[in-house]
Amino acid sequence: MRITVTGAAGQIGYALLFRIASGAMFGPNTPVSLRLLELPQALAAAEGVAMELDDCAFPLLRSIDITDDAAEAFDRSNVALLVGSRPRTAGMERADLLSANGAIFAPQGRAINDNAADDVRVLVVGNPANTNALIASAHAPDVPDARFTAMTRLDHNRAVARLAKATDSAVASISHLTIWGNHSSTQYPDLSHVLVDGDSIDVDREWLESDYIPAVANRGAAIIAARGSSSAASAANAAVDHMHDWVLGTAQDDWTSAAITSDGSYGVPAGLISSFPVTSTGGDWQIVEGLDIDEFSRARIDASVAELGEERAAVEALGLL
Ligand SMILES: NC(=O)C1=CN([C@@H]2O[C@H](COP(=O)(O)OP(=O)(O)OC[C@H]3O[C@@H](n4cnc5c(N)ncnc54)[C@H](O)[C@@H]3O)[C@@H](O)[C@H]2O)C=CC1
Ligand SMILES: O=C([O-])CC(=O)C(=O)O
Repeated sequence: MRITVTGAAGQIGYALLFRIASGAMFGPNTPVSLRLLELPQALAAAEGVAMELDDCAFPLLRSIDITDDAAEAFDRSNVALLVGSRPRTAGMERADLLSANGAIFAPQGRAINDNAADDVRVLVVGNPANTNALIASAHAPDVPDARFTAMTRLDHNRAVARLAKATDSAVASISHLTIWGNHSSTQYPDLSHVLVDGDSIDVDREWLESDYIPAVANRGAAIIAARGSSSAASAANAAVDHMHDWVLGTAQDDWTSAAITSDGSYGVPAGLISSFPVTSTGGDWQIVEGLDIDEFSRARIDASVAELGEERAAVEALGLL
């Protein structure tokens, strides 16, 4: 498996590369070759990470290549993990952020289009993840839209863990939870179909609205406040989970959450990259269809999807689509 990681010398890269090389992403029987794409000024740091990877003597790790050239980095890639991005800094307007990221994700989309393997699967982690994925996909016309995804698995895992605590149950006993919409504070963690140990639960509306939903949606900010920098190990873990389930399949009798290109399901405009309840079989994500969406959920989904629509309009206006 040829795996390209962008932003490889960053915080998430440092947590992610060792998990991939150890076999956590694709299992103990799949050798991996890593390609690290970095900015010129971070190539030396990437070399240092590669030295440490060597020093782990991972049996599955076949090679490590480091480059600042996207065409080289995505050459015959089966998996592209787009982590490096331009974070929002104080005083930056959304248009500035989207434009700075357009300058990263448009060329990377083209480089994937022109160089990656036919089966390439792309996960965008760098924020704003959904819209960065949309930009990359738009610049890769020969790669099916279904191969471009954005990460909401960290939100999903956060939501599962918080519900497990709230219900005093084991993480493994929670199933059928969904993150809808954008990987932003408008995301909607939906408990309406959740089962705990196979049983549906009564959810207190006041707790849901004033505690649970805001806590999950703002967990990234809480981690930044506590740690002084953003979630890295948990983000890397979520990327491992996302790619593992996409390629090897989701657990039976459950679903997970991933941001994938909408086919119009659940009233999400076709073409937006939005989080849905999904399963994966045969290496393809499928949206779980036919769930009842009550009025409360409808309003929350619509609000997050409206934000995605605004981001799409903004990048269209910037000529990035
Ligand atoms: N979707 C999600 O759930 C989450 C997303 N994130 C996002 O992930 C991104 C990365 O986070 P960290 O690793 O903590 O940031 P970081 O700042 O530690 O590392 C980013 C790395 O990307 C590199 N980079 C920037 N532009 C690049 C380009 N054009 N090509 C290649 N490399 C490039 C930088 O040199 C840097 O080494 C951020 O946008 C962050 O907001 C973080 C946590 C969760
Ligand atoms: O909030 C941030 O900047 C990082 C992020 O995406 C998260 O932790 O969910």
